[in-house]
Amino acid sequence: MKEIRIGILGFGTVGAGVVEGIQKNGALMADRTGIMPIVARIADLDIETDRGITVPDGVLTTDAMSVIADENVDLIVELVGGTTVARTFTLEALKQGKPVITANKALLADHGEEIYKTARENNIGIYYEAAVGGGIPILRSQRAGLIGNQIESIYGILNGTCNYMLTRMEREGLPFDEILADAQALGYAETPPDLDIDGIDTAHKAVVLASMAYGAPVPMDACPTSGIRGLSASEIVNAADLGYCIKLLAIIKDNDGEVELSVEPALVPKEHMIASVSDSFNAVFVKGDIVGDTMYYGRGAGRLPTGSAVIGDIMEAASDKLHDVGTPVSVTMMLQKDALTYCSGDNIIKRCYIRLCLEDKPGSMAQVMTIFGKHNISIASVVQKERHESGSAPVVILTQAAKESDFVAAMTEIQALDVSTSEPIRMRLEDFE
Ligand SMILES: NC(=O)C1=CN([C@@H]2O[C@H](COP(=O)(O)OP(=O)(O)OC[C@H]3O[C@@H](n4cnc5c(N)ncnc54)[C@H](O)[C@@H]3O)[C@@H](O)[C@H]2O)C=CC1
Ligand SMILES: N[C@@H](CC=O)C(=O)O
Ligand code: NA
Repeated sequence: MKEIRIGILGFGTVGAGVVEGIQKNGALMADRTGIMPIVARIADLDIETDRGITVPDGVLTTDAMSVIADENVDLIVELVGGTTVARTFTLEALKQGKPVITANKALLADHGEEIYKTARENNIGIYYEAAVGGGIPILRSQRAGLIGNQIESIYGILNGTCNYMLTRMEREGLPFDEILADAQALGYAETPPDLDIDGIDTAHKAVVLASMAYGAPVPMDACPTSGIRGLSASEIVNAADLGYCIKLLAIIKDNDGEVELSVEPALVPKEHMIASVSDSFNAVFVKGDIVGDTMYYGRGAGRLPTGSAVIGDIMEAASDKLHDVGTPVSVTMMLQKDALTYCSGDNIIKRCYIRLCLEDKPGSMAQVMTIFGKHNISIASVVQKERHESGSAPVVILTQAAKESDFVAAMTEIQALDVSTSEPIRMRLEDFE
């Protein structure tokens, strides 16, 4: 039986989940692979807090660098989070020839190119399954099971916190802040949770998925991002009345060689499988040119689900190291090209949900419709709600597919109309066709 001696940096939610998982199933992993995982060292700035599991004396330290340098540690698991010390620890471990496993999507999104290149230069691996979709083996599916496919599109619910919050807002109509506090207590949310609710965490994951799908580092500014902050209960009710629910989606598509990439709240049909993905669950739909449609579903956050993905990477890294694989596919796939080209407003075609507030008087709607017509936007349905005491009435419009640039121009003109009494709301309507 071979042994792999693991150094863990960060003994928080995920770090403790990894140790718990190895304590529970380490012998099973050894039976299956012939490699026994041993947690040799754990570094955390706080080694006093009870993490709910016991580790042998001498394993814990506050000094992460000493764990990286320890010659009895074969590989490093980076679970401190953030992009400063995590970057330093990761690069240092790679330079010392130690494979790195990380769950840190922010680190990969901001410094991925430097990290993958350092791994390649040192002929070593970096593994990051937990960074996207938590416990779902989505990256392993992409780089193994789907390796023979051109990726046509990926749609993902990638943030457990937002999906949990949207689910409870829809089901229980509870206030945003109260539900966010619950998501934090359950260990789903980032620190600070703004990363979740402003869509940035989803964008971190989307750029990692897009890099792997299309073979080059993707900068964060290539991913227009909006989150669920400020999403009102009335939008959720309006969507439900029309047969839709609202999900925070990552959208990644190949549009004739250009990559369409965004993170945005979108209306999805209630009968589509993605609408039934609730609570902290994540789901990823991948369409390949050979395989067709595939779907992956599971827990996107939390101690043990995320720990499961990290453990999977530990065992793969151990096997690669013992078999002297060198630079693995998880590195080479991200560095096939220098850069990608991205779609702009003229070649992004989509449907939209639009909610306006119009003065309830003759001609208001006609002015709006004239603007849509002028910008080649065809209307699928219009519902005017009861007018408010103020004399204006909410109007909910679903459009047919049109160019993003035409939507932008039309919305600017509509907002400037005298009859438009508050800022219009516009969201993507995604019917996956
Ligand atoms: N919590 C979750 O469900 C998921 C988290 N992740 C990612 O996993 C990583 C870890 O997340 P959590 O475990 O939730 O965070 P956490 O905040 O619970 O744990 C981080 C731990 O690192 C320690 N730490 C910070 N700086 C350190 C340093 N310089 N040296 C040693 N220890 C240090 C902290 O004291 C803390 O105990 C993050 O990158 C996060 O984005 C990824 C998927 C899911
Ligand atoms: N904060 C993230 C944690 C997992 O990546 C989430 O809510 O999904
Ligand atoms: Na994953």
